[in-house]
Amino acid sequence: MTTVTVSGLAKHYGSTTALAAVDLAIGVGVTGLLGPNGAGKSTLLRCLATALAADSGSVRMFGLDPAVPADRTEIRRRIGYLPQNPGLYPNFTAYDLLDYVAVLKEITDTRQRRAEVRRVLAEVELTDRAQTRVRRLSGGMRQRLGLAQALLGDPDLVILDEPTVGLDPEQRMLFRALISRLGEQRTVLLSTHQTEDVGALCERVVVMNGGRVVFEGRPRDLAGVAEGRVWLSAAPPEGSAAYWRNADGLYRTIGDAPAGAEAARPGIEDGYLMLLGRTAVEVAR
Ligand SMILES: Nc1ncnc2c1ncn2[C@@H]1O[C@H](COP(=O)(O)OP(=O)(O)OP(=O)(O)O)[C@@H](O)[C@H]1O
Repeated sequence: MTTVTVSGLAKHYGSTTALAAVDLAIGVGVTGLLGPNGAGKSTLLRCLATALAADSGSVRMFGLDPAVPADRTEIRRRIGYLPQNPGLYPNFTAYDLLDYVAVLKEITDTRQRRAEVRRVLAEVELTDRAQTRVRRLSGGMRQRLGLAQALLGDPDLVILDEPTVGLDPEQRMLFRALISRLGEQRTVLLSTHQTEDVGALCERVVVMNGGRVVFEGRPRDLAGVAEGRVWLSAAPPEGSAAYWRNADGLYRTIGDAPAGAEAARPGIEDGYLMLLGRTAVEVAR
């Protein structure tokens, strides 16, 4: 079932085009948004979180239109949003911060609010830090607190802007487990620079570049973009800039086959790099 439909969405900041006519349909499950710096990911997520109005185009969420004030209020009741820089008040304790956000989310019954704050603290494994002030939490713990506030009120759509940034491997595992659980029944849209996150978590992947969607499909189809274009060779390939030496001491090249190279199975990252390379060439033409 489609939760979010985006049609011809455009957003400019002065002469910068952040979104250039984005079309997208997102349904229940976890969708990953990949793209280089400045691709427009945060701008798109902010538009969907109703934190930013686009210049043109339309969005429908749960069949509602965020441009209509009454619909916007209803949408806000049904979404959770973790911005890129959540700006958590440093002097609040983790508990008080969540309690405050829960009030903003209209959970007015005190007992219900207490239970909900405790629930999300437990979800992100911060129960034992409930009374710690935000400024005393580690970066990863703050990120978990940011996720916790997005989960308050059990939203139908969870929008996460780079949720795994700055997490150690253990915390990343915790996030992955949590996000994949969420995605069983809800729509989760997350941006990331980690292609491993996409492979591990996402049923769908959207790649953006230059304010446009340049790929939409399954992670394995993104890997497939580089099918027959990834090579391993014992010697550095001549004339190719796109190679690196892997842990086995072999040279991995993306593009044309170097002399004496063997074909390698492409991964998501290979497909992503191919796609951006190809797009860059198309844009340059
Ligand atoms: N508030 C703003 N004022 C002016 N320009 C902006 C603003 N926000 C974003 N931009 C510009 O819009 C473009 C898209 O930025 P956006 O933050 O959406 O990209 P992104 O894909 O999220 O990048 P990153 O991966 O670096 O977070 C960039 O060129 C950026 O410099």
